[in-house]
Amino acid sequence: MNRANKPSTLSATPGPEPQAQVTVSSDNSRVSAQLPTGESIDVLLHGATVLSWKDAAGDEKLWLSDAAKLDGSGPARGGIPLVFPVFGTSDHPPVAKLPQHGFARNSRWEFLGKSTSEGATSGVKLDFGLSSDNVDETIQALWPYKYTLLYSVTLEPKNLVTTLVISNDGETSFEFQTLLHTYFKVNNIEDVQVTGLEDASYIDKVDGLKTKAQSGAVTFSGETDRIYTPAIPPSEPLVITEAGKPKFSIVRQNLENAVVFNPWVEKAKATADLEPKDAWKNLVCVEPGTVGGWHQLDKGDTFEVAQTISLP
Ligand SMILES: O=P(O)(O)OC[C@H]1O[C@H](O)[C@H](O)[C@@H](O)[C@@H]1O
Repeated sequence: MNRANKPSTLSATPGPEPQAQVTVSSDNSRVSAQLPTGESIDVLLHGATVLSWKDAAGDEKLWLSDAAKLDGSGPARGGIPLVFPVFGTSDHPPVAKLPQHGFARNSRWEFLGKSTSEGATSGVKLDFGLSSDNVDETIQALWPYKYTLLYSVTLEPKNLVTTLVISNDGETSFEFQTLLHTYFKVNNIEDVQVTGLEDASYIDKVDGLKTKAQSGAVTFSGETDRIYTPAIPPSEPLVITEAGKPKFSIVRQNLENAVVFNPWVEKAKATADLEPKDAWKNLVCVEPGTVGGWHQLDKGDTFEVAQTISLP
C-alpha cells in the first residue's frame, strides 16, 4: 500500500507504549551501551578496556583513575585491562622483550558489532577484535605469531561477562598467559574481604615470591599482590564482600588463577597515573587469569576464557 493512502486514523490510534530498547552508540574512541532497565557499560577501543559498568541506579561498579590515559597514549589505569600474552614481565624467551602485561591492553581494537536481546531479560553483547596484522609493528617483530583475539563484553541486568577467544591462525605454536585485570570499586578497602580463596596456595609478590597458604578470607591491611591458585573449581564463585555484605561474585572459565592486588599507600604514590593518591582505599583488583605457567596454542586451535561478574 502506498504510504500516503493509509487512513490517517491508523497513525492516530494510540497503540501500546513502545518498548524501551537497548541502545548502543560508538565513536572513534569508545562504545557505550545501555539496557532499558538502566544498566550501562562504556568500552574504550584502546585496549578494549571496559572503563565503566553502572547498575540500574547509575552506581559505578568499576574503579577508574582520575589520571587514566584515555587517549591511546598508554594502557588505562582502571576498569578491566586485558593482559595478554604475558602477565607482568617474564624472561621466558618468546615474551621476554614484551612490555609489562603484554600488548592487548595497549593496542587499538576494532569494534566488530553488537548483538542484543530484548524483553524481560534484555542484554547486549559487544564484540571487539584484534589480530596480529593490526598490532604495532614493533610488537609484531617482538612476538611474531599469527593470531586473532575476539573479546566479547556482555551486559545483562545483574551480570557483566567478559570473554576472550584466542585463535592461532599461523603455522607455529605459541605460548601465552592471559588475565582479566578487573579493578572493582569499593568504599573502603579495610572493610573488604575476598572469599573463595580459603586453603588456596598463593605466590606472594610482596614477600619475595614465597609460596604461602591462605587461611580464611583474604583481608587487606597493606600492599597486597598475590597470585592465587584457588582450591575451588572455577564454577564456584570468588566473592568480594564489603562490611560483611556481598558486592560482587566472580565465576571463572578456563582461568585457574586469581590475582588479588591493592597498591596501598606507597605504591599508589609511586604510580603516576593513579589519582587521587588516596584512591587505593577505593579499589580492589581480583583478576582471574591463567598465569602460573604457559598455555600452548597449536596451529588452528582456539582457547576461550571468561569471567562472569554478578551483582547480588
Ligand atoms: O601497573 P600495571 O602494569 O598496570 O600493573 C598493575 C598490577 O597488575 C597486577 O595486579 C600485578 O600483580 C601487580 O604487580 C601490578 O602492579
